[in-house]
Amino acid sequence: MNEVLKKWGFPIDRMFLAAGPCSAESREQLMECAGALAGKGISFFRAGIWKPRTRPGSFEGVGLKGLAWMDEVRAETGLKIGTEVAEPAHVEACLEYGLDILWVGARTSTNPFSVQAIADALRGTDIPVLVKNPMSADVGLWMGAVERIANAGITRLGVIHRGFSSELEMRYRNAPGWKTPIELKRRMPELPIICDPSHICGKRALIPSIAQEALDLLFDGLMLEVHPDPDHAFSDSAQQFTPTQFFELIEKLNLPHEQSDSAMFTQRLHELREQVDGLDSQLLDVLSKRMDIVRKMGEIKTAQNVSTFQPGRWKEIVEDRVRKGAGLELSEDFILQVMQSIHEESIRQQEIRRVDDSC
Ligand SMILES: C=C(O[C@@H]1C=C(C(=O)O)C=C[C@H]1O)C(=O)O
Repeated sequence: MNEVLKKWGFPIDRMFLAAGPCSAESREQLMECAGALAGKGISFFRAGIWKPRTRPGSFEGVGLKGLAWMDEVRAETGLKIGTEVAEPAHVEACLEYGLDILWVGARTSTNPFSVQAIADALRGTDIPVLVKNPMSADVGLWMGAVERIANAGITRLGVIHRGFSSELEMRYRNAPGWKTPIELKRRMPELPIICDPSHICGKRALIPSIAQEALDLLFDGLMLEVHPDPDHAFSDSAQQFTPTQFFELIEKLNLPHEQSDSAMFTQRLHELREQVDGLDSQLLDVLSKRMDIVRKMGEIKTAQNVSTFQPGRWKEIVEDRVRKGAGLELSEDFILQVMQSIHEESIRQQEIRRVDDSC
């Protein structure tokens, strides 16, 4: 668990935990949900007040009156309260009601102008802010949003991973794309990072394994949508848990340690890592030799004015490597990704010196 996050002044039981309905719908709905969550180690109670929707016509949130209900929730239950802000007016309203924490949604963090406007509205306050990843897996854009908020003087700053928009038909509502939050963690190791499995999954049944995977990847906590009556929720009904289901899940989740004291484990891990280091050196050697050959092909292609890309050969390679990979317990997805990366670099290597860069 991130040491910085522990000092934010929020309740933390086993992990940093945000829970509550997707949307504030009525005073009663919020009270019922918060009543079921209060006193059980929740870091803050979440509810959407303004809902950015993909298409017009769906429920867009209750607006300002929802903030008054949230304020009542806090007074009645002692829970800290947080919501999503998408524009300066939202920030101002939330500051007026003294919300305990805010987050910037994925659609907003995609647009630097919007993030900057929010950052300007936050200037001079010390409210904690969480920045959701932008819609696409763009680590630079995500960092930029964090930096804009940090430059406004916000010190209690973290991020939420909620998956990435994808055109492809897939199991998840938003692709988990773990490599992007992992890369963010490498570039900004101190930054608290929590995962929002509800939005990644879109369906209740998929949430437990994604929540566990997030903890196994050392996320500092989770944000989960909880509704007293999910089937009748105004938004995102398929991904919300009842409070009972939510607590059952939290109980079930395992929190791994980053390290172990066991000398035997440490020794064995060390030996295995040495083997990996050796194999990675071989991989790099092989890749370097492959690129040498590819560059030679580039030269003879240029001399004959033959195209760099050879669709027939590429198709043959993909089919062959996927088939060979299957016999080596390497998944089709993995082989495709590896071969696509290699192919892209081969093309780039062959394109060098193909045009006169001086023009
Ligand atoms: C290396 C070549 O150029 C390109 C790169 C390929 C590769 O990296 O294996 C395959 C086909 C071409 O699209 C080639 O023509 O063989």
